[in-house]
Amino acid sequence: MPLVAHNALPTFERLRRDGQNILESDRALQQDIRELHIGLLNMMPDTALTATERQFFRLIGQSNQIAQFYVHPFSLDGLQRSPETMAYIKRYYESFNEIKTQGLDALIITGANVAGADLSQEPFWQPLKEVVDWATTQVTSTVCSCLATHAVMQFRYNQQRRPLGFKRWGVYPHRVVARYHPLVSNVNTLFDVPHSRFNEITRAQFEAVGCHVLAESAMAGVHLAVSDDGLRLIMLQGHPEYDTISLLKEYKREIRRFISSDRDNYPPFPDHIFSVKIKAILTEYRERVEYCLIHRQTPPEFPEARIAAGLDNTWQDTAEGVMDNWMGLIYRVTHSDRRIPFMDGVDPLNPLGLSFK
Ligand SMILES: CC(C)(COP(=O)(O)OP(=O)(O)OC[C@H]1O[C@@H](n2cnc3c(N)ncnc32)[C@H](O)[C@@H]1OP(=O)(O)O)[C@@H](O)C(=O)NCCC(=O)NCCSC(=O)CCC(=O)O
Ligand SMILES: N[C@@H](CCO)C(=O)O
Repeated sequence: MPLVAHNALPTFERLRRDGQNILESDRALQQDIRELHIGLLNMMPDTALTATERQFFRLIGQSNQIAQFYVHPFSLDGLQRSPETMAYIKRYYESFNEIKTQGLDALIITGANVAGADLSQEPFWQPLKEVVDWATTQVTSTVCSCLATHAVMQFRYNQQRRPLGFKRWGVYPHRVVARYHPLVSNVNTLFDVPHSRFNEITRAQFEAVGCHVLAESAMAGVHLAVSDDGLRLIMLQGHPEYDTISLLKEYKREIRRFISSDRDNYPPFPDHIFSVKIKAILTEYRERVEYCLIHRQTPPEFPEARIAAGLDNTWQDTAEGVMDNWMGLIYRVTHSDRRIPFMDGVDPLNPLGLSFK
């Protein structure tokens, strides 16, 4: 929630220059107070569908304890789904048509698990494009996560993601590199974010099409970039929404795939999540698995609970801070009618009135 500059205290002007969200008192008096409506386009595979729902609902809900948020989940045709998941979506999710009719203030598009190299050959490509085309004219701001960022960079900006040749997998330190931007101006300048991907879009690719990089990692590359207008598209390559145990679940899945011969080699550790003690437990577990496979015995159960108890979460506070900033910025410029993206007087080409540095 913004500070109201209710008198001439110079601190207000100084804070504003530092990127703080400050409302003039006459503007505060006439602000139309209402709830915010956020769409969640969930493209995650069945196994991660409800976990992803929980992660984004939690991030939104914990970002601000005063504002009221309505989150509207929906999905797309063309994603591989079991009959059970299809029934779940039919029962609990809304349709894109309902969402379009009611309007949204904000939209979050999750990542997805995709095997093919060329995204434009995926069956969800056209429906996703339709959602993004609608959102970029009708929704105040859209967050794209991971694969959604790659897809949007391809169909809106003609920038293809590139295979890394390995999996960028773990929790990495990032720095805020655009401290003028109110999305990141007040969060820790150094913070962690999990990554889990085989592909990347580089800083040079974002900048070549006028996007602004706000946070990046020396090891993991760009995490957070925004479209040239500063707000319309927020593009993430990391997963700030991940649970403490999400990468552990992925690691366990890869071991499962190794045991069932769906992958050739035993998976490496994800970077920077396991302590020395946990690595020792996991190394011993690996030796037992390999022994069992050689001797045609059933491998032992993965010691998940024991490992999970020793994991730390070093990214959630900053993720909530950025989410709170996003909600506040949207609130400031969105129209009181949620079908209209901007209030009168807001410039859609630079809705936050930023002077980009
Ligand atoms: C790793 C798995 C397979 C784990 O799922 P499983 O069903 O096997 O889990 P499980 O061990 O049987 O445990 C089930 C319990 O764990 C919960 N659970 C499942 N996945 C979870 C997760 N990721 N984080 C937190 N909790 C999770 C379930 O809700 C359930 O809880 P309850 O029992 O309490 O209900 C899944 O999470 C998954 O598919 N993750 C992959 C996500 C993904 O594909 N990301 C790609 C996006 S990255 C991208 O966009 C690609 C870009 C690129 O390629 O470059
Ligand atoms: N942007 C509106 C709030 C949403 O209705 C205002 O500042 O009055």
